[in-house]
Amino acid sequence: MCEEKQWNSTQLRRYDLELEQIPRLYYTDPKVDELISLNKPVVITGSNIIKTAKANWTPEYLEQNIGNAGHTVMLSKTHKFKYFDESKVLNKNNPHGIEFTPPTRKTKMKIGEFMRKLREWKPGNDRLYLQQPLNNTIGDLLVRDFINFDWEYINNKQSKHNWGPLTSNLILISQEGNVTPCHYDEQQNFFGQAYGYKRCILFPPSDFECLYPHPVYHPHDRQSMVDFDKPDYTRFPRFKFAKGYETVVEPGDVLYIPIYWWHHIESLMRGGPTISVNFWYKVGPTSLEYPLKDHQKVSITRNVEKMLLEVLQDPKEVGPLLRSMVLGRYT
Ligand SMILES: CC1(C)c2ccccc2-c2ccc(C[C@@H](CC(=O)O)C(=O)C(=O)O)cc21
Ligand SMILES: [Zn+2]
Repeated sequence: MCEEKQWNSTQLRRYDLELEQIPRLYYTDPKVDELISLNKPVVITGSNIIKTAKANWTPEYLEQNIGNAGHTVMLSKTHKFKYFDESKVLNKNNPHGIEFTPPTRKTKMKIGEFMRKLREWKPGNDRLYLQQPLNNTIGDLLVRDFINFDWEYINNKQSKHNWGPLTSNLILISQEGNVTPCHYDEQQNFFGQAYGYKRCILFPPSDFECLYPHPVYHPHDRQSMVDFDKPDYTRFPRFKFAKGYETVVEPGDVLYIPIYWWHHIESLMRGGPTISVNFWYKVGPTSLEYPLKDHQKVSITRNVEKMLLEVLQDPKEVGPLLRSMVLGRYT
């Protein structure tokens, strides 16, 4: 039967990007393993991976069952929640840190206060984004739901594709319209959508040259410098060649976000709050087989930048040295 779509394209933000669709495959389809083994994104549909979350996790249920410990809530003056690494910001005990104005603020909130602030939100108020690691502070019903995920399926994928250990599951409660700007993570990710709809735009690691990541020592390490809402084509001319893939995940879907793949994720505008739960896997040390994979090249550039910072000490000297090495010689 054809389910009527629960959203429409006016709820998606508009970007100057050419986007192909990420394949949506039934979880028993052998092509799922084919794509995962190629480190390519795929939406796994119809599975029981997060069936209990799809069935139970509404904002009201989480308000009742997420626990009373208080949670990390990011606050932002805009719809964008650009991650930054606090340890790389200049502060009294970090003389090599970077002068930096954080675009978001971290605070602690009880779930009741968070939900109230969502309900009472007005334009001009800070936007909110709650994140809660699945740990021993969450309520028993959530623990039961988590235990009843389809771990046989999940663990089978983890071992078949030689992923490392599961490092964490993050529960995310986002306000409608929030955007997590384009970045990559150094972990494999099963991104489960439990409630509401999220639009995901992904780019392969080979689009490195088109997405202009901040320097590794910058607090916005791993994040793209390009503002998708207003791209600066003078500073970032190759952004127009980025080739993205997109999908809108719905409750029960699990999107495989391959390690080092760029992803921009937005909660649909006027779609109400969204709830996601991700599964991050560290990968073991991979031997370098030739020809190198694209993500391995990204990892090499990271090592070069880290090594240069280590020997030069001052971040401001890394650019000039790289330029003197490359310009006129490798160009
Ligand atoms: C933006 C936010 C709340 C944040 C702020 C400060 C520190 C960490 C994080 C963090 C980490 C993961 C996500 C989930 C997801 C993006 C999305 O679903 O919005 C994603 O990128 C992934 O699963 O890899 C979201 C966030
Ligand atoms: Zn991410």
